[in-house]
Amino acid sequence: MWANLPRILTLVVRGFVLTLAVLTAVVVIRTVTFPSYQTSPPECKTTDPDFIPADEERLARFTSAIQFQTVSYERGVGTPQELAKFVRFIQKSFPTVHSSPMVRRDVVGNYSLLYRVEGSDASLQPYMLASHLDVVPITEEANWEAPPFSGQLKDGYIYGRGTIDAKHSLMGSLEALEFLLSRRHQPKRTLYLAFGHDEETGGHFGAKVIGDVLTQRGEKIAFILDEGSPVGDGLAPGVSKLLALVSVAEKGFLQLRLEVNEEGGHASMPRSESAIGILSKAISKLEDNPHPNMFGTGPEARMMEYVATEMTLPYRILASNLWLFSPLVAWVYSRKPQTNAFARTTTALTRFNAGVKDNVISPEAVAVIDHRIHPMSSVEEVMEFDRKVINDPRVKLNVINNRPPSPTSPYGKDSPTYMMLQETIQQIYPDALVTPTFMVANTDTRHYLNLSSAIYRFNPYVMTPSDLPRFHGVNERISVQNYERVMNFYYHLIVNMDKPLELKRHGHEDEL
Ligand SMILES: CCCCCCCCCCCCCCCCCC(=O)N[C@@H](Cc1ccccc1)C(=O)O
Ligand SMILES: [Zn+2]
Ligand SMILES: [Zn+2]
Repeated sequence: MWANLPRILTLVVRGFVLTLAVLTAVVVIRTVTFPSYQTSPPECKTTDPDFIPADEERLARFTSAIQFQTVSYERGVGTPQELAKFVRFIQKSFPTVHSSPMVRRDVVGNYSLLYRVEGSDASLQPYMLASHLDVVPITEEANWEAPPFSGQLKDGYIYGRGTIDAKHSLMGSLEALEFLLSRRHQPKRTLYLAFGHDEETGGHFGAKVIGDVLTQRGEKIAFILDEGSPVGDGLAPGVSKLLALVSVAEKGFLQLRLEVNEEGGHASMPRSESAIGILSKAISKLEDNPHPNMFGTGPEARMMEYVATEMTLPYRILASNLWLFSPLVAWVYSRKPQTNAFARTTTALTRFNAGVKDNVISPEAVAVIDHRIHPMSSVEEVMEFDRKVINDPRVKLNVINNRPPSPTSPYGKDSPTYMMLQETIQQIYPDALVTPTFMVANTDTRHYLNLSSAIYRFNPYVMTPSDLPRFHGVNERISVQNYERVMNFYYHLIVNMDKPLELKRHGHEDEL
């Protein structure tokens, strides 16, 4: 046996070196032969006479839109008077849209707006552009560089609540339609504009009712575009070009109220555990035990494939060889909040309330957890995981609200609507890569799921990592250049939707 040891060791080392050589060869071959999913951009049209400039008049309209304080606070608790004023402002600001015989406008659920622009070809299925009228409240007014409801123009940026979420797309799509109709252009394909008034609190009285109205009309929609992921500048690791993130799916969510009820009493005679202590332990267990990293099991893996050939070198090798490096990429993604959100179901502690007085032991402690569920997980799985982690029957888990992850809309060369969207993005951003992805937050589209199987979520403006906290945060703003891109994106989209949408498969073409 001992005499054979050198021989055995040599064989083991040889086997190891051979395996390493084969793996390296496979990795190199896959890296250099990995297919490109990017298509060359169509001719850029931003210089043609159809260009919509962000001139003084349009910027003034946008500024005014920001000044309406259309805040949604809680489900069913909003700002009805501001909404009513904003609706009147919209009517006055887009006279051609509101007087055109081609346009029917319905006010739905008191404040939400549903426009139908009649196309000349009734055989074509309509499509829909969606946004919302409401905004989230302000928390730290003092820290804003310009007042949050001023719409002030400062150093090339328009400041205020709603500038990126989502009055830009509401006003931008109306500007595009006004521009188009004032040129006496009738679209071929019927177009809906749908603007809910309570998206920020779940859309139960706005988008939900719009969805119901369209369902009752028996409407089937070829394609829906709502607010969503942006054109990232430095957002994705290893991608130095602009990356247009088209969300073809959306995470689910589960909002839980955690409650502990224990005996309260005088602070001079505390028991060993209190309601506050028990709940704090449960919460810290949840923060210390994140949901499993699922990177590579859902649409996020396709996102890597779409950009693999365009990535900087170490990332290019990793992305072309997810079969081997998936765990390493999963780890890289888990290190930053904005990428971690793509890797797993997230856990956010959003409320924590207990106690009424300094010398009273509170008998009750309550917390709210907001989970965003990875597309490959489910509401039940998340609930089960939390129960196991908390492992304490004194902590009651009550569901406030939940939604499963959305279905995935078609994408890639087999999907004419996705390709049309990609082409439109490239008209505005000729150098950008375009990739399917999923939304880490939620949109009104959850109320439109039975209207269309092609639902996309995309914001046609550029965002850097430092812009992300502006969503629902302090100093929300949009650059004038980005607002101009938004208007022109919608304009090109409406024009492009009049071209035939052909499904080129199996040697025949189907018109949608
Ligand atoms: C690998 C690439 C990394 C790139 C990172 C890119 C991150 C981009 C994130 C952009 C997020 C933009 C979100 C915009 C829309 C937000 C809409 C919204 O706030 N919706 C509410 C809806 C809601 C849900 C549940 C109850 C009430 C309301 C939300 O909280 O999701
Ligand atoms: Zn929004
Ligand atoms: Zn929002």
